[in-house]
Amino acid sequence: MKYQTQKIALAYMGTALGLFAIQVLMGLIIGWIYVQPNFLSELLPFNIGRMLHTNALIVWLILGFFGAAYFLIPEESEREIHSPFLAYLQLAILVVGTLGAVLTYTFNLFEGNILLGKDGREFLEQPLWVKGGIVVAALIFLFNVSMTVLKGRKTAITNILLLGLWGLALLFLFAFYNPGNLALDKQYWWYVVHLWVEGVWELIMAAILAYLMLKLTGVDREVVEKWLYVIVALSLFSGILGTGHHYYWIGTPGYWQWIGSIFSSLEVIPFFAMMAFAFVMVWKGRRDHPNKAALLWSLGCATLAFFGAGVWGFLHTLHGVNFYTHGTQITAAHGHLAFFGAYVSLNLAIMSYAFPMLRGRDPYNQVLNMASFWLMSGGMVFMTFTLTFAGTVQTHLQRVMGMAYMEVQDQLWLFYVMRFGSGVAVVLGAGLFIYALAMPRREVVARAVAAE
Ligand code: HEM
Ligand code: HEM
Ligand SMILES: [Fe+2]
Repeated sequence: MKYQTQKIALAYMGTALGLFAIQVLMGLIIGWIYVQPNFLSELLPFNIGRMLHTNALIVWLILGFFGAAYFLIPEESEREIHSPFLAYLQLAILVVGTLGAVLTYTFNLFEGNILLGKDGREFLEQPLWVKGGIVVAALIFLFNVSMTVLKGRKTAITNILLLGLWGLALLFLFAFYNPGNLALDKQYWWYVVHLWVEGVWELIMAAILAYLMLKLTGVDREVVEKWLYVIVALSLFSGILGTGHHYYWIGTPGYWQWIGSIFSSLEVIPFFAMMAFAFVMVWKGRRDHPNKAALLWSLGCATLAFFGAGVWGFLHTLHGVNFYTHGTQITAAHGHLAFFGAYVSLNLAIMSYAFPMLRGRDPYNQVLNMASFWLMSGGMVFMTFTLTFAGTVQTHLQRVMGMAYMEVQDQLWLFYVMRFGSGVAVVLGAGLFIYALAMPRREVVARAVAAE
């Protein structure tokens, strides 16, 4: 670690990992409700558990991005973070907001109150005051890192990362716009939900992957930068109009069916380019970096993102197909592998790289970390398959044969049992990952004891 303020990243990444644990545990609970529908129906109804699962996911991923930024920006811009105090203040605001949201959801506080109660829109359920806190925290962050970058060395990596993070914060402002007309509400809702994961978050992903490739493979910066610009251009070219793949059935004009189908099909290309980029860098690179686990997560990220977002996204993105699959388990299959491949793995990759340095612990539990990669990724891939089969059966019975929703759900029970099983593997993998980063290596401990 070259710069003292990189330490800020530790607080962000640690908090993110705590929420990650809560997120997957909550997944397990709602996954069990699918198997045994009355489970916890009084204490923690499905809708509340689902909200905690998806919101914890989004919040920890963003905390991870902030952590990654605080870690890599000092190195890239060759100076300390402008204000460590503001960085910790920002984290405190986010933690208070998160706790507020969790308490409001769990106990269903202030129901119907516009300022204090929860907002009913998926992913954006946070009470208004929490949304306000998020904006304040984002402004503090943007000020802090932009000041650092402006005063220091400017690189393509920091420029793209900042562009992505500015985009993330500005697009979140659409969460405040909630028109009464349902079609309009949905139209703007997707500005946040789609333009995040299929727009500006891709820039963050490309920048962090580029940084990891630079460090882990020792390829020339000019080569990394050329790829980076191409990937960013491809992402924005396809992803912005690709929003149309959510406008097929919400009451928007018919031309969206064509715009959405064509441009969202093109969205596969940047994800393919990111995978090609990662493998070509490893192939061309001369450096044999000792942190193999960070490399494994980076390659896994690029590959699973291509399959989860690219292949599983394309599967249901043409309007002729989406007419049948819309809102079925096919969507859930895609949502899980896309989020896991692209953004969960990305965070775990940069954490695997940064943690040993931040904690001054090299070598660390690298083999356990790699085992956690296979356990977690294997679990998520299996889950994706079970949900895809469930979705195929569901689409046929419900949308082609016209069977009733609940009748079809009875037919899917076995798939939900298997989904739960794969979820157990994911949770064990997550626990192993956290253990591998948080605990010192056995041999190191043994040597220290022997030396006493
Ligand atoms: C990392 C990038 C991506 C992530 C994290 C992601 C995640 C998601 C999630 C969570 C949903 C469900 C939203 C909801 O209705 O609540 C969704 C829907 C959808 N995604 Fe993606 N996605 C990504 C990329 C893509 C790509 C590249 C494509 C197309 C090639 C795509 C096609 C779709 C389609 C068509 C739907 C609507 C499904 C329906 O009608 O029910 N996604 N995505
Ligand atoms: C890091 C891993 C995980 C990620 C990234 C993730 C992501 C998501 C996302 C994005 C959704 C919303 C899906 C949509 O709208 O289509 C969701 C819902 C859900 N997840 Fe996960 N999840 C993860 C782990 C788990 C685990 C371990 C389980 C346990 C079985 C699980 C069970 C569920 C269930 C039951 C739902 C609700 C689906 C529905 O409403 O039908 N998830 N998850
Ligand atoms: Fe989308």
